[in-house]
Amino acid sequence: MNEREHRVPEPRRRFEEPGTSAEDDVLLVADGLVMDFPGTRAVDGVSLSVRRGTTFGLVGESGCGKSTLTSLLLGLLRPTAGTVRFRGTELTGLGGRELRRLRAHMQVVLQDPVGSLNRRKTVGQIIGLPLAVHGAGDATARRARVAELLELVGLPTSYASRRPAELSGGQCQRVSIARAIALHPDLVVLDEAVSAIDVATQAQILNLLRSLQTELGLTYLFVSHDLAVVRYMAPEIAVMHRGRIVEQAPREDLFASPREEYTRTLIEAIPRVPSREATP
Ligand SMILES: Nc1ncnc2c1ncn2[C@@H]1O[C@H](COP(=O)(O)OP(=O)(O)OP(=O)(O)O)[C@@H](O)[C@H]1O
Repeated sequence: MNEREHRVPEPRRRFEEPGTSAEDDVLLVADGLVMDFPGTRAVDGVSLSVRRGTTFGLVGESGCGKSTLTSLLLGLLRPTAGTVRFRGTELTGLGGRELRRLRAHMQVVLQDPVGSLNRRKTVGQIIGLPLAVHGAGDATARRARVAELLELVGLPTSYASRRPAELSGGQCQRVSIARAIALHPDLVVLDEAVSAIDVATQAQILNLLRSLQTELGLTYLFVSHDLAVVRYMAPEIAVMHRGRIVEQAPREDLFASPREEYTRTLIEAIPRVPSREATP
């Protein structure tokens, strides 16, 4: 590997320089995405765009095609039709090495907080792995970065020597988040990231994600079946049903005047208990 391949992605620009166009503002664009599996069209003509520094919410029931769409957007699946552009580069057609390099700028936090961490490794090794893979400094510099990341996600630095089994679900999810932001990604895909966590801890993790976004200028694609959680996180929400985006609107408009019957059903399904999380 040459030196360029070891390069750690630069931290993203926190603010757009004057004169940058609206196009520069768009980080991720999907156009006419289709994904067929034998006997099923899992994604059926999805187009969307995600602006830098914002949270784009994607909501839909289990089986509607969210995970397939997420895999397409991350370049993990090749679409049957359609394109994905990330940072201005079209993913389809990229070679393995180019795709891996681009993917360092897009990270994922998955649903299962404990299962998505290697139980045999320490927290320090888990968070340090992307740094080691991308040659981010020597061992001492990487240890310092791990400590910094632990602090960023609200865990004591001493947790670097613990293993996932010694942590709660919420703490494991903080470790997953620290690992995801280690390389200063532009985009973090949060795929049902709080769905397996108890409600009280969910609120803490959501608030952590929001403050990290402000601090680090991150862009989130927030995917969940839970519209209340998506409402808390995302100013722009797309509703997915049977492989299609049936409605997309700013959060306030979606709740005030949903156009689709399906969206109304999702809104009506939100429990009517007064909840702090439901107020942005
Ligand atoms: N590898 C595959 N082979 C065949 N069918 C698949 C495959 N992956 C997904 N599907 C089908 O595509 C449809 C969408 O699945 P997908 O997992 O994307 O939905 P989802 O909204 O993410 O649901 P969940 O939250 O339950 O994962 C489903 O009908 C599923 O059975």
